[in-house]
Amino acid sequence: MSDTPIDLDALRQRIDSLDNDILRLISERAQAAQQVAQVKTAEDPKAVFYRPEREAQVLRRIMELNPGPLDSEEMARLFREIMSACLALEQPVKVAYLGPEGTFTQQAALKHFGDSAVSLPMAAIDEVFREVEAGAANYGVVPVENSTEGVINHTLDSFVDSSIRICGEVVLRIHHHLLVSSTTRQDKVSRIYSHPQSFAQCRKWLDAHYPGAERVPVASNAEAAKLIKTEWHSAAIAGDMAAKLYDLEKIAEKIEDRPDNSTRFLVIGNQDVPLSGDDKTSIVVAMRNQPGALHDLLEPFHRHQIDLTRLETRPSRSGVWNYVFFIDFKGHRDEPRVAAVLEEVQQRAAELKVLGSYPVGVL
Ligand SMILES: C=C(O[C@@H]1C=C(C(=O)O)C=C[C@H]1O)C(=O)O
Repeated sequence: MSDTPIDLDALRQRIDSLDNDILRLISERAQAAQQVAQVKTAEDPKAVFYRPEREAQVLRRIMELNPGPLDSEEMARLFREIMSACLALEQPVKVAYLGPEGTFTQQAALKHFGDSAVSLPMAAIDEVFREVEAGAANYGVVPVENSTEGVINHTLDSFVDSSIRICGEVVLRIHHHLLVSSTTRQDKVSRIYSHPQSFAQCRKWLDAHYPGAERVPVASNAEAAKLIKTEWHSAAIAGDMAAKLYDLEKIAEKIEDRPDNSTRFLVIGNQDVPLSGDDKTSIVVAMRNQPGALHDLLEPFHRHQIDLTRLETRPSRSGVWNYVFFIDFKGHRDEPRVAAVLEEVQQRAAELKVLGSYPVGVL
């Protein structure tokens, strides 16, 4: 024990010296990223600096090389922030998301782009699409499916009439908490606010713990968090971001019924993303209304051994009893196997639109 202070001093000196190295290396990295930006601008004055496929490759490489003791996700998150800061030196990325502030969608946007991105809250999914289409935001983030509650139809429908492309995906573990404010009488909670999806995801927990409380659905979890600031008998179900933003206390944590509850978000933009080495493609297809149409559509995927990761059917807005299919599958449109399948599907379909090929979510 007696030599602990000496060891501690030595360790702190070692940490200081390592920090000097880290500082120098991060600065050198930032300079290199600035040079990349210069090269890109020289080639094309309107060049897009942000490269989703390159960022995915950087993060995957870091996770592969990570020697520990930090776990790979933690390490990738640190590098995510370094890249985000490097990119912001040149051109802070503007990201529109389904707001208000404090929603899970904002959390997903920051997880994907890092904290140096400028995030712009929008009131509705179509507004996110419009903002990106108009160029007011570089990218948008919208929820598309939840592991408990299924697909978010509004997002799928928005793609049908839009020229927007999918540039990426983000999967976020969704943890809900029961939140109260400093003025709430915790033993007198008679009303709970939340988004309908969150109520659905916490239904069993609520039935067991608050069977008598009125459940009031509102437009977002963040909205719920805001509302309870003025009501002494109300609580809200929302996530960490909303709790922090509105300075609320968690009286029960992780109250979602399924521990693996997660939501998948799409990153939308105006750019086609090149191959990253581990990619997905999303398409929307309208088939002629005839027997065997779905089989005809899926058969080429089976024959070329392409993994379907999702298939959704939505009624087409152009004709009664016609359907469109949203299909996600593994692979990039520039891979020959995928290109061949798309060619065949094109021949069999009444309409085919490739919504984008993009890196499989890394973080
Ligand atoms: C540096 C580049 O540009 C941006 C910054 C990156 C980085 O800091 O590693 C990676 C991809 C781009 O978003 C690049 O294209 O390599």
